[in-house]
Amino acid sequence: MASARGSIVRSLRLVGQHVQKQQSREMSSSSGPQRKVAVLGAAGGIGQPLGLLMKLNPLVTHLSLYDIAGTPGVAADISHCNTPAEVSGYAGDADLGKALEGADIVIIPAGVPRKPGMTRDDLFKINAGIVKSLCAAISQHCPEALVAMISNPVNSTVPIAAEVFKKAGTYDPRKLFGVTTLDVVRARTFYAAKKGLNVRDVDVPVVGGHAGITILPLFSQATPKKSLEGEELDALTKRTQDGGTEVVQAKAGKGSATLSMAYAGALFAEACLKGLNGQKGVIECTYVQSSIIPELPFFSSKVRLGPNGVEEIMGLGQITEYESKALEAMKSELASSIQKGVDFVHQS
Ligand SMILES: NC(=O)C1=CN([C@@H]2O[C@H](COP(=O)(O)OP(=O)(O)OC[C@H]3O[C@@H](n4cnc5c(N)ncnc54)[C@H](O)[C@@H]3O)[C@@H](O)[C@H]2O)C=CC1
Ligand SMILES: O=C([O-])CC(=O)C(=O)O
Repeated sequence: MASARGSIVRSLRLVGQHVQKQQSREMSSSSGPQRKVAVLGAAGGIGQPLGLLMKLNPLVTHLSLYDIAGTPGVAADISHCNTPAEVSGYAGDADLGKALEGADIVIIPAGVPRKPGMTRDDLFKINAGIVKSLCAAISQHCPEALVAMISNPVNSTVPIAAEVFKKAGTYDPRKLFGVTTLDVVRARTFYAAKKGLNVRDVDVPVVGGHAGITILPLFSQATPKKSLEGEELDALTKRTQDGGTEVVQAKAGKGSATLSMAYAGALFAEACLKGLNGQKGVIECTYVQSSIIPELPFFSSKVRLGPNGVEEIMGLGQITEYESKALEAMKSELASSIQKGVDFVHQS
């Protein structure tokens, strides 16, 4: 009895803490800047949980959910959550302009996902056209927005976006990002589990691109630092590179990572919002126009985010011989994926 009462008291205390946190979040949201976040592909496997997570984010004041169909239902559903962000749903081409108007950040998880046996590049045929038309609309309706690209193959869809923006005269390389946060999320999770660390304390930079060997976790720079070498290092590197395929196979034809991607996308969008709002010291790994590897015009590395998007692209730091070899090995694949994206815009 006494212990039952104790647990009820503990539960009530937790509810009280939750309400207090919610109130302080609402206060910070009503006193902070107005921020509109648009999600394109919002009725999909990633789009729905990502929309929900953005609705819970106190830095978001307006959430705009766009898809070719199904978004009014998703928006109605999410809008009932008692957090301050206003929610609107838009479906179909005719509504795309309204969905984008005034957006500070546009997150794009629109497009088809992989099935077992496919590579991310196999999605190019369909997703390249989708991304191209959405980016044309962005240059028309919210040319100043930060654009966070989730649609695969990210190694090519980001160069596609850049070329579309260049053609429209709206390209600002500081504002275009390939979302590679899921690679970081996975590297942190796998490293923490292997080394018996609290995952909340762990960080692992991941550089390169977002497909197979182009994903390079820099475990030599992981914190807290633990020894990792030989077969153990190989296995953890490979598991991070193949994390997407692990989920595709487990889902057995029902798509690819959606929930962990929504989580990762929400982390990245929050970092962008903090940067926009002038918070200092916001650093994320992301795939951006970069000159740190001269032959790779787009490359993921740590970048510092600020009010205009990318404020600083950080170098690779000290890398090991193992990592340097892996970097060499990815170069030709990443360079040709980038070129494929560029060519698509100029040839279509
Ligand atoms: N960057 C990353 O780390 C990750 C990327 N992805 C990629 O994200 C993309 C989406 O994956 P899921 O959400 O699982 O797919 P999904 O098929 O569940 O959802 C995609 C949504 O996009 C919508 N869509 C299609 N054409 C559109 C257009 N022109 N405008 C607006 N919306 C449009 C569809 O109606 C659908 O609701 C895939 O390309 C997938 O490979 C997935 C996981 C991780
Ligand atoms: O593997 C896929 O197709 C989806 C993806 O990009 C990931 O989960 O990292």
